[in-house]
Amino acid sequence: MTHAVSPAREPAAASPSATPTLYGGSGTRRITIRDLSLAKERGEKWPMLTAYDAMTASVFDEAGIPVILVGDSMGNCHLGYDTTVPVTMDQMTMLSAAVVRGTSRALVIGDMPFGSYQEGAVQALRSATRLVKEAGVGAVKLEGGERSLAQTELIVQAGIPVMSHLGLTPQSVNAMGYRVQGRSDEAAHQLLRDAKAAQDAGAFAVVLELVPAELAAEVTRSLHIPTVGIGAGAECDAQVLVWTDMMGLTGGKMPKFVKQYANLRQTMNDAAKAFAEDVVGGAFPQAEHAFH
Ligand SMILES: Nc1nc(=O)c2c([nH]1)NC[C@@H]1CN(c3ccc(C(=O)N[C@@H](CCC(=O)O)C(=O)O)cc3)CN21
Ligand SMILES: CC(C)C(=O)C(=O)O
Repeated sequence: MTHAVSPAREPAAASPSATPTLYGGSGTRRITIRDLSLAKERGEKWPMLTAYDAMTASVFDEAGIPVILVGDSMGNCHLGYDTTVPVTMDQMTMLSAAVVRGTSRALVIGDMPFGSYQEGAVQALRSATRLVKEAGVGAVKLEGGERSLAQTELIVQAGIPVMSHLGLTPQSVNAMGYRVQGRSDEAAHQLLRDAKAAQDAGAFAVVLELVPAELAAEVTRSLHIPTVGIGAGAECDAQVLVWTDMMGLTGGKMPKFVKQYANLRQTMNDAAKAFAEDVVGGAFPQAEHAFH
């Protein structure tokens, strides 16, 4: 093994003043769930993005995004399906492996696709184990609090970190649609019970999707593990967006919670047309692009 960092720098890295921050820190080793836990203690917020391929993941890793989710939103955003429901373990394993290969610092979380854990704890552990062994992910995510309690417990006991996903759970789209969750008193209490159940089962973090901001804030205050919001207001410990949405690549009407940071769809359309016009008009290739 070769060490890029000289031994003289190691004591400094261990001193309190050099506490690594999740975003903007200088560390180069992989982020761990312990780093996320310490960030909550410090009150430090962190960003998470999805990725479905090695190149995109390497861009986010280089930009310092500490946590990358290989979401089953790959169904919509990478594979052309209408929902996340058709996504398979083979697809999830292949694209998670690509994201792991494209990164060196980010914690990579592999989503458990619909049908890969609903049968019970043993099936869930088998699926999670496959994502760890074949793709090399550092953690997995699954939907449901109380209803996925046995699955979460067994996977965590096996030594695989679990992120729980509550509120709008897209794998249940056929039962619940894409509506804001937890609006009634009863639903709000259920969400709090689900969050506590996930924490008690050993989950290291909880995604809160499409939940009223006040309720997400209450969940965030009542848990010692971090909450990751998407359409859940500003009080969550972390925020996640689907990368093709926030980069303006997805196209179509965006959910209200999306902020667009780029317009890749326009950029790529312009570039494709410029290339086409050059080819049709004979402006590409020039001599410098050819071999003689
Ligand atoms: N491209 C993409 N982005 C996502 O965020 C995403 C996916 N795909 N696929 C899986 C789920 C599905 N998601 C969705 C899909 C639609 C809405 C939506 O239309 N929401 C309405 C709110 C409706 C209400 O008020 O109850 C909105 O206007 O935001 C929200 C989340 C989030 N996830
Ligand atoms: C939106 C995030 C949380 C997700 O579950 C996904 O990308 O599949």
